[in-house]
Amino acid sequence: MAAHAGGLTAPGPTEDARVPAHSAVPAPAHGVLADERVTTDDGSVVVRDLVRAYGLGEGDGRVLRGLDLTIAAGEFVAILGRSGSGKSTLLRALAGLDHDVHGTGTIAVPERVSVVFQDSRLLPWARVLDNVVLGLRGPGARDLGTERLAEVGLAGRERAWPTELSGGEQQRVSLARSLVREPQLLLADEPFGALDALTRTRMHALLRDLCARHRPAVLLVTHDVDEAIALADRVVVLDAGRIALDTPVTHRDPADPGFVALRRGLLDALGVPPVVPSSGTPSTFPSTSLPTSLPHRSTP
Ligand SMILES: Nc1ncnc2c1ncn2[C@@H]1O[C@H](COP(=O)(O)OP(=O)(O)OP(=O)(O)O)[C@@H](O)[C@H]1O
Repeated sequence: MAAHAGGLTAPGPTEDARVPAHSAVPAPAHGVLADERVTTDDGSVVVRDLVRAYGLGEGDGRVLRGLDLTIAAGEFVAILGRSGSGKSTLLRALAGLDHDVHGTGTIAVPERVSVVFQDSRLLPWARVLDNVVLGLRGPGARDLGTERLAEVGLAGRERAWPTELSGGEQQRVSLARSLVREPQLLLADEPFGALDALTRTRMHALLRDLCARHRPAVLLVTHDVDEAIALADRVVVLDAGRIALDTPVTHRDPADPGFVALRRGLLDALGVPPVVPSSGTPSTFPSTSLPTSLPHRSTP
């Protein structure tokens, strides 16, 4: 069934009736999902009143607490948030890969969805091109795969084994594999998190180019404020399963005062205080990645 963004309504029952209460009983391996999942026919993403709860956890175990999010067709949205704020849980819900969690909500995504993870998840026994076209049928599949490999800068590496590639090259293959299906929605969970800074910067440029060419809607989960600003049209900050900030990226030039204000606003939403150098003047440029040692915010 196809649904337009505007035509969706939140499900009826109250939150308390929908999610099992926290208890001392260990969570089942499989959660109970009572989502309404529909397909958008305009390439957009609509999430309404999304609740996710693992059986055990802080408080009532809820990780997402009635989250609403809309991503327009072709829009690039980055999700920032402290460790444990629910970013990957949201991404898995959109991908339909969250069978170990309880939850409810309305999820509308386009028909063709691709997912890219931090590790490239290539099959080590399959050559690069075979990895890219895995599961794809049709006479043109291999040509299309070769074309996508060239697009990510790996022309001539079709017959290489994944182990013969660097980490950055493996992520390029992973991007080629996701794009060969011509996704209307690309879900990326810290895809560059394991790469060195220089490779990451190159991958940013590549992803920007690929998205400009193929125009999928993108949801990028990242810990890196500067990565979010460099790539996204919009940045959403999650805090304790709710949206703490949803802001358009209006400035990408670090020399622009608007950039500094945007960056500071994101860091504030993440609870990262300004760094006070020895001169005593707070710096507007603390480290770009979120320190993973920051405590979780208390659950409201
Ligand atoms: N399979 C699971 N079973 C039980 N709890 C889980 C499971 N997956 C995630 N959680 C818990 O849910 C919370 C949110 O996890 P999630 O992975 O969505 O956070 P995140 O914001 O992506 O974190 P990070 O930035 O560290 O990757 C965490 O407290 C985590 O421990």
